[in-house]
Amino acid sequence: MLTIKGITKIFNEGTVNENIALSNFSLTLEEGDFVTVIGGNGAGKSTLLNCVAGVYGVNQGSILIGEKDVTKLPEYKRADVIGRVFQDPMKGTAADMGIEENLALAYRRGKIRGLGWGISNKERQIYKNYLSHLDLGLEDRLSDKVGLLSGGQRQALTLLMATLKKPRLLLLDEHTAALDPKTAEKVLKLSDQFVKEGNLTTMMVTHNMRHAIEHGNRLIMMHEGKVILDIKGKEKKDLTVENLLKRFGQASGEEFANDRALLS
Ligand SMILES: Nc1ncnc2c1ncn2[C@@H]1O[C@H](COP(=O)(O)OP(=O)(O)OP(=O)(O)O)[C@@H](O)[C@H]1O
Repeated sequence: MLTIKGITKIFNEGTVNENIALSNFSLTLEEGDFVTVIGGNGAGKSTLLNCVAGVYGVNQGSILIGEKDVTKLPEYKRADVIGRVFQDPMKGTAADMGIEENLALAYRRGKIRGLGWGISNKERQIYKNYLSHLDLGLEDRLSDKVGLLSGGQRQALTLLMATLKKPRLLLLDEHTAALDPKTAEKVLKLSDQFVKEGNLTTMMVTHNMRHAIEHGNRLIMMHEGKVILDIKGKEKKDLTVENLLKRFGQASGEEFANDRALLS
């Protein structure tokens, strides 16, 4: 479903600030794979998601979604097959628009532009039904502005919007990092549910090692723009944070350095 072949991303190439963020990076995900991505400070996790989403072009290598080579496609042309949820709950939804209007934008993606035709009662019913899955009472607040919602409610709504049209690829970019622990667990549970129901191919960057171990069917650890650990199946289920840190040390020859990971 996702084939990343030998991509290299260099920032400020040819200057004193040259920085190789991804170095001949390869990864293949099968349909329905849910991979968690962890790594130390500056390992290249965000750059990887940005390259896959088309925010950044790559210097070398190729990216295929399904059979389609998207390497040269700009972000907006990949957007119809990619759903993305960011760390910042303010991104991904329009604060000044109502909950139902936000959902309508996501629901009509790729069909008609804008909301010129209003929202029919039939559509409203569909949105209520979707929202009831979040179990946050939002189905009774359809016309409330999204800006009134809490960070967790907003992130749950963003998640729903990102998965509504069954994207071929779901990118979760530290999407629970700004939430309190209880809300983060709730949004993670919803993420698992949506991924499972839609059999969505998913990449989740997290700085929380426990989350990386407990979610998904595969875990990769990055270091200096490369994959240094790739753990699947039973081996992943048996992982502990302690064991993961030890394996990082063995694979990289360094101590794990990610301030946020070690604090969480
Ligand atoms: N827009 C940019 N311009 C220049 N350098 C960048 C840019 N974005 C990232 N980098 C550099 O690329 C490297 C990888 O950064 P990236 O943000 O992908 O790491 P990360 O694994 O997400 O780190 P963290 O966990 O600290 O957020 C770092 O050295 C970073 O300074």
